[in-house]
Formats: sequence, structure tokens, C-alpha cells
Amino acid sequence: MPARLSDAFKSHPVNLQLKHPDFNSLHELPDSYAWTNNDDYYPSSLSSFGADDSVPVIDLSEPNAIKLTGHACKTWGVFQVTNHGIPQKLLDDIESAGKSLFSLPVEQKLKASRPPDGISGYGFARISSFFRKLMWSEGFTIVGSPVDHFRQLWPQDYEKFCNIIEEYEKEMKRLAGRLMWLMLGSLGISTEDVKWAGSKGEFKGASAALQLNSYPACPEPDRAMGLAAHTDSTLLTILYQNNTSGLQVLRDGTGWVTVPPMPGALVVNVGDLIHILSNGVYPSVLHRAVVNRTQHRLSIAYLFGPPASIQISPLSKLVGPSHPPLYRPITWNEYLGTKAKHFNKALSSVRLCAPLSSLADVNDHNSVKVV
Ligand SMILES: C=C1C[C@]23C[C@@]1(O)CC[C@H]2[C@@]12CCC[C@@](C)(C(=O)O1)[C@H]2[C@@H]3C(=O)O
Ligand SMILES: O=C(O)CCC(=O)C(=O)O
Ligand SMILES: [Fe+2]
Repeated sequence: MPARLSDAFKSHPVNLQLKHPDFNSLHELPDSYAWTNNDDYYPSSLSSFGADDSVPVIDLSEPNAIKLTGHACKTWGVFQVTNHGIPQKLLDDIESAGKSLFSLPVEQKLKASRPPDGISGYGFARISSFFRKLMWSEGFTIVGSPVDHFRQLWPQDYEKFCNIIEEYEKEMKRLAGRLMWLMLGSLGISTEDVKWAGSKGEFKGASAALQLNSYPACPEPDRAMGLAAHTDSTLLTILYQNNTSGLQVLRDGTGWVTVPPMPGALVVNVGDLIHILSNGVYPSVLHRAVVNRTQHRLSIAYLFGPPASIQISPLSKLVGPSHPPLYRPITWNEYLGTKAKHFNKALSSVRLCAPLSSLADVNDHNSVKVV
């Protein structure tokens, strides 16, 4: 039987035997949630106040969208898209489904907990086990049908919520395929070069996860962390954020740059698997979510990847005598297991050649620990 994404963590269980608090009842920041610079691998002191550098916005209906996408992937690893074709009503529906989920009583949410060796369900971010402090957020991951968990959450209304998820995933898959071809096309790659994309390049067998993130208002936002800095273990991620800012990306030479919420726009991140496929030409982007004192923030990430058991390696068109392949072949399932074990060293752990400079590889943010 081919590997399934839902089995990715079977041999890498994460034991986070922590109970989620009722965030609304906390009027002071408990010590377990108070971060100092030593608790993160990438210090907050890199924050860039008032930087005039801003994340590119690409109108997908523009004829030069492909060129703009290539440039954004190379120089930022993140961009926002407008005219993407996702109906506003669907974005509103998924936002209210997320709000409804996270406002359920804690005991109800815990009935749909993610098991230690599982992928789907309610819980702390999977990467929490790499940090001494807790993150000021809760998450719900969906891989495959959410029906069993949704029956626990909403015994009466679960079908309505399942339909919203199904429709959202269908639309996101279409958009992810389109974005993949803008990214690959800008590298001179065509459907013949990526067999697993299918003859029409429709990425039929692709796998994906949907991650709903909730960041409650926080009494001491400057000492808390919503979601610690990480790169996504995906080809690409499409993120919808509500009207509250919090997403930041790390920009070389500038620091943390906020990705401002734009009504109707979606954020696209380059993930570690595009980094590998492009042989480091399109580096995955380090990003994090910060929290604020007054507003609840919600984000919904569509984490798009290849079929779970397909080997991903640098595309042959992009390698040659002067560009040796920098990464060994790896499946998505195996990479997720590697991330579960090595976190921010996952990408360098699959690297074949040593970086040219023995100190640091600009395309491999994780090879040197920033302290
Ligand atoms: C497919 C996946 C990527 C992800 C782990 C997951 O199994 C589902 C959740 C994803 C997420 C979302 C929040 C940040 C992140 C690092 C995490 O802890 O869970 C990512 C994981 C990832 O991209 O490695
Ligand atoms: O909430 C956000 O803005 C970021 C979420 C994220 O990085 C993720 O789900 O992988
Ligand atoms: Fe992410």
C-alpha cells in the first residue's frame, strides 16, 4: 500500500502531555509562556521597526505574474496574491468555522485531540517539543476526512463544517497547482520535467494538510510567542489570515518583517520541498507569528506537498557540473519525520555537499545556529 501522509509521524510520536489552558481566563502571562531571547533560535532583537522593505504583492491576473513570482521566490520566499479566484464567501465561511471551533469549551476541543503519533486533531503546534516555553496559540490539523473529529466537536452540525472544509481544500488544491506552475515555470521547468504532477500538470495525487491556528489576545504580548520561527515542510503554503496582523518573515539584512493582512489577499510561502526541488534557488522562508494585547487572531494554512511516497530531489534541469545537486532524494513522509526529529536542522540533515563557505550557507538558514 502506498504511504499515506497520515502515517508520517507513526515512528516519530511527539509526547506533549500538556493540557491547553482556557486562554480567556488568564489575565497574567504564566511563566511557562514567558519567552526570553534565549528561548528562541532566532532572537526578537532582529525586529525591524519601520523597515521600508515590504513583502511583494502579485496580481495573478497580470500577464507578468510568472516573472514576478520567480523574483519574489528568489528574493523573499513569500508574497501575497490577489485575484486568486478563491471566492470571498468561502474565505468568510472558513474563518467563521475556525472561530466556532476555537471558541468551543476546552473540554470539548480536547475530545478531538491529536494523538502523539497522529497528524490530525486539536493541540499545541507540533514543534512545541523543541522549546522550553509554551506558545500562545492552539491549532487544529486536518489531513483526510475531518468527520470523526467534527462529530466530537459539533455533534449536531458537523456536516455543515465538513462541507466547508471539503470545498476549501478543493479550491486551495487548484490554486496550489497554479502557483506551483508559476514557480516552476519561472525556473524553466515544464510538465515533462515533473512526472508526478501528472500529464496535464494537475498535481492530482498531491497530499495536503489544513492547519487552523488561533492566537488569543494576550495580556503581555511582548513576552509571548504565538508560533515560533520555522520553515514549512511543504512545497508551498497558502495562508489566509484574518484582519489582525501577526505573521512575520525573516529577511536577510533587515530582520523580522510583518506581512500585513490585506482584505481578500492570500499569503504564499516557499516551503522546504521547493527549496530542495529548486536546488536552493528558491529558499524556504523563516516565519513566525506574534500576538497582540487586544485582538484574537486566526490563520488558516493550506500545507501543500507531493504524493506522500514520491521522492523529491533537485530537478535535473537545474543541476549540472557547475551546479551539483545539493540535497538527497527524500519523500514528504520521510521529510516530516526528519523535521519531527531535527526541527530547524532538517534541511541541512538532507544536504549532500557542504556549503561553499564553511561558516554559513545563505540558502540554508539552519546550518548555523543563531544565538
Ligand atoms: C504537514 C504538516 C506540516 C506541519 C506538520 C504537519 O503535519 C501539519 C501541521 C504543520 C505545522 C503547522 C504549524 C507549523 C509547523 C512547523 C507545525 O508544527 O505544524 C507545521 C509543520 C511543518 O511544516 O513542518
Ligand atoms: O499564523 C500564521 O500567520 C502562521 C502560521 C504558520 O506559519 C503555519 O501554520 O505554518
Ligand atoms: Fe508556517
